[in-house]
Amino acid sequence: MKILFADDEKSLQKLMGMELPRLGHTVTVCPDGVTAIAALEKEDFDCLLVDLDMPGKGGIDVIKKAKESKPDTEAIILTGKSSTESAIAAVEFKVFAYLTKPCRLMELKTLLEGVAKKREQDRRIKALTSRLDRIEGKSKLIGDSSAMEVVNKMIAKVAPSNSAVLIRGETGTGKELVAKAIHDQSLRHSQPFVAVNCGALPENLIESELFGHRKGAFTGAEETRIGLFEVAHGGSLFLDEIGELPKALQAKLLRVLETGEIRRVGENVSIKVDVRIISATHRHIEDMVQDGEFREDLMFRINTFEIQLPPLRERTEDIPLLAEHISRRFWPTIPMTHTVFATETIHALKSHSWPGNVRELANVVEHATILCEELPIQPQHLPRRFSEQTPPTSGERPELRAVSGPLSLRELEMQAIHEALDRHEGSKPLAAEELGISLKTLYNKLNQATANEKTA
Ligand SMILES: Nc1ncnc2c1ncn2[C@@H]1O[C@H](COP(=O)(O)OP(=O)(O)OP(=O)(O)O)[C@@H](O)[C@H]1O
Repeated sequence: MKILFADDEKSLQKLMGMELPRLGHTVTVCPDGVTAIAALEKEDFDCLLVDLDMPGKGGIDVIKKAKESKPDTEAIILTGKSSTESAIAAVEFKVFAYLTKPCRLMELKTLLEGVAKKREQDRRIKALTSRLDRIEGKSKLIGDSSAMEVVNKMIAKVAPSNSAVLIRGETGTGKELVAKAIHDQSLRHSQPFVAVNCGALPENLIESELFGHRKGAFTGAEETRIGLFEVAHGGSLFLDEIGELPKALQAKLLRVLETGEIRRVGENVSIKVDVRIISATHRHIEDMVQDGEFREDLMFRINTFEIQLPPLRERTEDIPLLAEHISRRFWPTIPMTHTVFATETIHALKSHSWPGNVRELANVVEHATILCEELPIQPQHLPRRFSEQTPPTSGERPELRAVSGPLSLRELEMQAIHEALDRHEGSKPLAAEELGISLKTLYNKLNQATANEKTA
C-alpha cells in the first residue's frame, strides 16, 4: 500500500521510513501536519499513519484533508496520550484504528494487513455492485399497456406499507422485477433487498441458507454463518418460487413470520429480525393447499396483498417498448434517435405466443443483437422459429436459411444448437445439457459462428 506517515518524533520517522518498506509498503515520511497536507495535494495514499499532536496541523486535520478528496482513504492514528475529543474525532472520520504509543511493530503490521484486506473487500463490493446493477438494471418496469398500468398502481400503493406481498405470474413475467420495485419504492429502500429462489436450493440446505447455522451444527458447518433473514434485516426478503418450499420448512417459516424471530441451526437462542416478506410463485397455491402440499396458514400469512402479472401474450402492445429497452441493455451504444427494429420484425415479435414471457423476449433480442451488424434489426436476425414465420429475404444468413438443400456438417451442428436453444427458450445451460456438450463449448460454437458470418 501507499502509506503517508506523519509524526514529529525523529526516531519514529527513521524507524517507519525503514520498516514500512520492509513490510512491502511504499512510504512518504512527513515531519509535521503541514508537510503531510502538502503531500496529499500532490498524490493519493491508501492509508495514513498520523500522530495526533503535531505542531501546526494535527493528525485530525490531515485525515480531514485526505477524506475530502478521497473518502476511501484509511487512517490509523498514533498518539502518546488519548483524549475523549480525539476519540470522538476519530469516530467521526471513520478512522480504522487508534494506537497509543509506544506501539509495537507487530501490532502495526497486523493493523496494516487489516487495512489492506478491507480495501480489497471494498473494491470487490464495488465491482460486484456495479456488475449487479448492469445485470439487474434498474427496477423500472417497462410497459404502458393498461395491464401494466394496473400493476404499477398496485406497486405504488403497497410499497410504503409493511404488508407481505404475493406476486403471481407465469415464469419470466417479471415477478422479481416487481418485488425489487416494491422494495425500491418502500421506506426500506436503503436497506438490503435479498432474493432467494426456494426451488433452486437443495432441501437440506434451505434452513441454514435462510436462518444461518452455528459452527459444528452439522457435518460441513465449519464456521458460524448468518442466514439470509439476518442479511435482509431492515430490508426485504424476496422468496421466489415459494410453492417449492418443503413442508417442514413451511412450518418453520410460518413461525418466523409470526414471532419475528429466527433461530440459527444448532443454536438455542432466538434473534429478532425485521424483514418484509415478498413472495412469488408461478403455481396455483390454492390448489396446492387443497392437495395438502402447501400450508393454508402460511398462504394467509404471505398473501396479505396480491399482484397478478399478466403474461406477455396478453399485452403485446408492450412488445415494441420492451424489445427496444432490452436491446439497449445488450447494445448500450445505440443512439436514442435510432430505429432499432424494422416494422416487419416488430410484427413477427408481436405474432409470437411467448411461453417464456419477457425472459424469452430478452433471449430473442440478445440473439438478434449478436447477429445484426447494422440497424434496424430485421426478421432474419431473429431465431429460426421466427424466420419460419416470415418469408426469407436475400442476404439471409446461412444458419437461419430455411432448409432447402444439403447442409454442411457445421450448418447441421448450428441448426441443432439453435433448435435446442429454441426448445429451452434461449437458455444456454439447458441447451448445452440437452446437446451433451459443456456450456463453454456451446459459447465457443456460437462465437465461432458469429465470427464466420462477420468474415463471410
Ligand atoms: N416489465 C418489464 N420491464 C423490463 N424488463 C422486464 C419486465 N418484465 C420482465 N423483465 C425482464 O425479464 C427478465 C425476467 O424477469 P424476472 O426474473 O423478474 O421474471 P420472473 O417472473 O421472476 O421469472 P421466474 O418465474 O423464472 O423467476 C429479466 O431480465 C427482467 O429484467
